[in-house]
Amino acid sequence: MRIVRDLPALRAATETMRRAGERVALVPTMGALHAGHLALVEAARREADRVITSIFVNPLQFGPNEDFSKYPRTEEADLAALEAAGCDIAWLPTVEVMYPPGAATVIEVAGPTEGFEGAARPGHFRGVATVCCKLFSQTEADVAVFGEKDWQQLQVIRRMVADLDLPLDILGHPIVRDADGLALSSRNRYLSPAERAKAAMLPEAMREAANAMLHGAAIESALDAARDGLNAAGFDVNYLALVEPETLRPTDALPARMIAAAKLGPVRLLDNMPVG
Ligand SMILES: Nc1ncnc2c1ncn2[C@@H]1O[C@H](COP(=O)(O)OP(=O)(O)OP(=O)(O)O)[C@@H](O)[C@H]1O
Ligand SMILES: CC(C)(CO)[C@@H](O)C(=O)[O-]
Ligand code: BAL
Repeated sequence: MRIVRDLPALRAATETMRRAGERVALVPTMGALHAGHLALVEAARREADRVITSIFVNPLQFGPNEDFSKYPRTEEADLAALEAAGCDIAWLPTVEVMYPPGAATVIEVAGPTEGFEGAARPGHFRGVATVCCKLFSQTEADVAVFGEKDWQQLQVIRRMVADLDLPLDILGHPIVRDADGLALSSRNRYLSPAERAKAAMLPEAMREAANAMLHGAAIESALDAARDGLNAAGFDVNYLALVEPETLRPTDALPARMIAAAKLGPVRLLDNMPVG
């Protein structure tokens, strides 16, 4: 595996692949890799001849009071895991490489950015869309793989790629969960043992609400019951909603996607699942 930290070296490495007619897949990450990320790398390997994984903690997608400086950084372990997973290129730009002095262009996606993560984290999707557009351009990937754990993010990326006619496919990968059902996430490491034991109540409550809806319960009362149960158990539910899967518009028609964010201790847990 090649470890690349500057753009000319990345261009040289990808040009060799392209001249050989190889299909290239990109897996964008912020590092602190876990089995969820490695499943994306494996899916990328099945999709393409070569896999590039980027590790970049993107300052543009963090709000001023968010955890940019505290975000877990585990480069050595990440590189070993990527090598073992069969990644060909680890792309690790610095902030200066990604945003050289004078950088003045951002990508603003409307539609699926509205509400939910977009409301909770103003400017977040501007940062995500901008860095992903740059990563697609830097790597000239034929396909990029994203996890469904960040459901709204996946829809924002699909919208941007369609709207800007970007020449790559976007592949979504199902959520990888721990044995108790909690979605794997780099920030889960900040849960105390007691919080970690409780965290799987989020997907459990969502699944119960989904089952109730499928058995005819009114959508709002099923969502209210899940919200109330989680709040009573010590979660702080930010949103728990039923939305059209691609537009993220609230809906009460099935099939739909249930999406949720809830704070537990220091961690904001995200989850989502199909209903119907
Ligand atoms: N449990 C998971 N299952 C599937 N994909 C995942 C999972 N966790 C993260 N991903 C995907 O990995 C990619 C990189 O995500 P990121 O580096 O932010 O990891 P993360 O674990 O989501 O960290 P965070 O704590 O920031 O939420 C994204 O496409 C994300 O959706
Ligand atoms: C897609 C991404 C790597 C862009 O920084 C990030 O938002 C993430 O890790 O999901
Ligand atoms: N997984 C989304 C990246 C972030 O939390 O900023």
